[in-house]
Order: sequence, then C-alpha cells, then structure tokens
Amino acid sequence: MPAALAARNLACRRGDRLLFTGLELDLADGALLHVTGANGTGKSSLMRILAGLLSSSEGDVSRSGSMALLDERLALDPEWPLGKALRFWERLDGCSDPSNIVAIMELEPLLDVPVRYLSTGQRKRAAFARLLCTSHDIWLLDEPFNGLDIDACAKVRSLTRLHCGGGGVCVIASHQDIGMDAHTLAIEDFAP
Ligand SMILES: Nc1ncnc2c1ncn2[C@@H]1O[C@H](COP(=O)(O)OP(=O)(O)OP(=O)(O)O)[C@@H](O)[C@H]1O
Repeated sequence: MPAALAARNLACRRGDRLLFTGLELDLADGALLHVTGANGTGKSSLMRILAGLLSSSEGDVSRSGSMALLDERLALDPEWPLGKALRFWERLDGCSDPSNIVAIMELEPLLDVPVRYLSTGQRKRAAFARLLCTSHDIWLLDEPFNGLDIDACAKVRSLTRLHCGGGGVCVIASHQDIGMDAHTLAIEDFAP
C-alpha cells in the first residue's frame, strides 16, 4: 500500500490560544514536506496532531501506511547502556539489521554509555537508529537537525532522500533551512 498522509481543515488550540486554522495538506508518493514557522507558531503541535498524540480542535487527519514520530523525547530507558536500550526495541520492532543501523549512525563507541549521559547530538543519532529499525512508511521529524554536527546532518538528509526515493512520505518541522528540495508549508499562513 503506498504511503500517504492528508489533513483537512485542521485547527489547533493550545490553552486559550488558537494557533492555526483551516490547515490542509496532502502528501503521497515519496513527498517531502518542510513545515516552517517561528518559535511557538505550532509546528510541534501540528506534528503531534498528525501523529495522533494530540487532538485537533477541528478537522481530521487520514493516512495510509505506518507512521513514526521523531522529536526531542527519546524513547530509550535513560538508566540503561545505549546498546541494551536499543536491543530492547530491536526485538520488539523486529529490526532486520540492527548492527548495520548502529554503524550507519556511528553509535558503536557509545553502546556501553548510559542513555542519560548521551550528548544532545548523540541522543538524536540514537533516536534515528530507533527510527531506522522500525521501517515505517511515514516519517514525522520534529527539528531533526537540532544538535547534529555537519556530517550527521548530511547523513540525515541522505537517509531522508532514500526514504522518500523508496516511496515513503516525510514531514520535517523546522524553523531552520533543511538544505533539501521539499514542498513547504508555512504555518503562519494558517494563523487566525
Ligand atoms: N500543553 C500546552 N498548553 C498550553 N499551551 C501549550 C501547550 N503546549 C504548547 N503550548 C503552546 O503552544 C504554542 C505552540 O507550541 P509548539 O511547540 O507547537 O510551537 P513550535 O512552533 O513547535 O515552537 P518551537 O519552534 O519553539 O519548537 C506555544 O506558544 C506553546 O507555549
């Protein structure tokens, strides 16, 4: 089944503030979307609505294919060494080639380090290792370049191109230039 993600007439209210309204998107066939906007405009809120973790105040989301959200929350046990924490999920996710993924994200030297000691960029690379283990069709990447060095940013770009080149859909929320050809959705265009 080809990956697709659509949103119709989405509105989002946080507290007493309406962040956006009438937001539409329609993604399929390897589409890459860059959601832009200044701090606090609602990019992360939109990503959580698309992921089904937050209710919209209006509108709906439909999708075809499985979906993964990568954000600043690292779903790995902070007390465990990274290798053990990754293995726990590799088994549950049915990861086909975990050692290759660890190598791609250059995590071998960190496998004995407790997750809570990882630096910001190391945590982000561990989050990508988890994402790659899951083989989901739709990637929702919230500020995926935060904390990554130049080489790791380039790697994330090439992994994203590979994902979309294989028919996967990807949404990147970032206030930064992502350095890739992408459709753009400026969240401020949907401000009330
Ligand atoms: N649980 C909450 N209750 C009330 N307001 C919230 C809640 N969570 C977030 N907000 C507010 O919603 C607004 C949008 O937050 P969001 O994280 O979606 O923005 P963002 O565009 O991703 O920002 P940034 O670029 O800084 O990450 C902010 O003003 C934030 O304070």
